[in-house]
Amino acid sequence: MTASPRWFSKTKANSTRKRRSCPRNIWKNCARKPASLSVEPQRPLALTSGDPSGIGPDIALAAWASRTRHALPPFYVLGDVDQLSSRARTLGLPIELKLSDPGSAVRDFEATLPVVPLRNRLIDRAGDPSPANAAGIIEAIERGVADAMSGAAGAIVTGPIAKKPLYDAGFAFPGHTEFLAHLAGQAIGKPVKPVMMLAGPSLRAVPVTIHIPLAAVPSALTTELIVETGRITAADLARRFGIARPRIAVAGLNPHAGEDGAMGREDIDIVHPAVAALQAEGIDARGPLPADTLFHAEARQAYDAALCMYHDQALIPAKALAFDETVNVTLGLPFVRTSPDHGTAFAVAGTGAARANSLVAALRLAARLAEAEAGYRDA
Ligand SMILES: NC(=O)C1=CN([C@@H]2O[C@H](COP(=O)(O)OP(=O)(O)OC[C@H]3O[C@@H](n4cnc5c(N)ncnc54)[C@H](O)[C@@H]3O)[C@@H](O)[C@H]2O)C=CC1
Ligand SMILES: NCC(=O)COP(=O)(O)O
Repeated sequence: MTASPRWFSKTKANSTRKRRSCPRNIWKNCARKPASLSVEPQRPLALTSGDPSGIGPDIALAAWASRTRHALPPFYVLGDVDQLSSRARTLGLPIELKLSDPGSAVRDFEATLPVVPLRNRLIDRAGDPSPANAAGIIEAIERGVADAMSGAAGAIVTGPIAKKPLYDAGFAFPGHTEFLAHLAGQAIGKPVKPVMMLAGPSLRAVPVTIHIPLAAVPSALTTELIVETGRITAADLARRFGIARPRIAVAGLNPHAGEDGAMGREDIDIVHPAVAALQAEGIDARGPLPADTLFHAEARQAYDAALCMYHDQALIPAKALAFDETVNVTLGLPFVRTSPDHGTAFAVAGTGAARANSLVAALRLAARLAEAEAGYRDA
């Protein structure tokens, strides 16, 4: 990667001190406001517009319009300028778009929304996904990763994609998380294990198994997978979130964490040995803990991240607690990736009802994590 420009640069002493001053459990309070827009030079964030039939374009436009109010770090959209202009007209947003490139985006960002064009076109059909857009949606993700890997972008922030239209077009990955790991692995020449984390104001939740049917969870769950996920979570919480010794709560799979084997043996045979292995590595892990009592306010004070055994065990509490403020972060990658926690919301695309809060949080968190990452690289 290229050396970090000044905005992301930190001396080790300086970044360590700031990390230690963060409260353990609430990243919102820990997030320093991104530097003011007048601080130059900076690396922009690469934002993919996601499925153009969804709300990705709406929230990208709305986020840019709120850039000063939210002190947003500069970003450019990897998308189609005609599609974005069309959506801006539909929404009645008088936003000037500018064809740009990552090197000019910071300068362009102040007065215009920089758009780095794709080779593939995207058509504007709000609420009506088209397989014709699949190539452009995938290209945007690939280009964002290439920019993050080359250092042209400080991080990648992805707009929501609907999985099914991409599967229909031959996309072979369950979601961004797995595709980003594949691209990262290609770039660095070795496999990359991605870990999904939903990070909100009062909860960080990590699903150990991700986009698989519920019926497949018990057989996919292994001690090794839980240990690897816990290890990556602890490492990234320390390196990027500034939590020197993260506390990891490990949820059980079964009701009451199996009730001593009476409600399933997985917690005894698989989860418990994983917790012991993490502890043996010096990681502050506890569990298996009954999942039904893991997410109330007092329980959340006792850990920095909850390791959950399947998608909905993690994402239901995260979205129930703070749907508009939670951010999807991929841990374990050689670059920073964040995303809003919500999906394409086709029903509200182009209507003006889409809220950009989660994208705003994703942009701010990406800048903060990239800054922490650069601090480590520069040290
Ligand atoms: N990061 C990503 O790319 C994600 C993609 N998805 C995909 O999105 C598609 C739709 O998924 P759903 O389960 O329907 O979830 P969804 O998050 O798109 O929508 C759930 C409900 O919340 C509303 N909603 C969501 N975000 C909103 C916002 N910013 N402002 C106002 N209302 C909002 C929607 O209108 C809908 O009523 C699926 O194909 C799924 O695969 C889902 C989650 C994340
Ligand atoms: N439910 C979360 C989700 O679908 C987002 O997944 P990803 O596309 O970020 O892997």
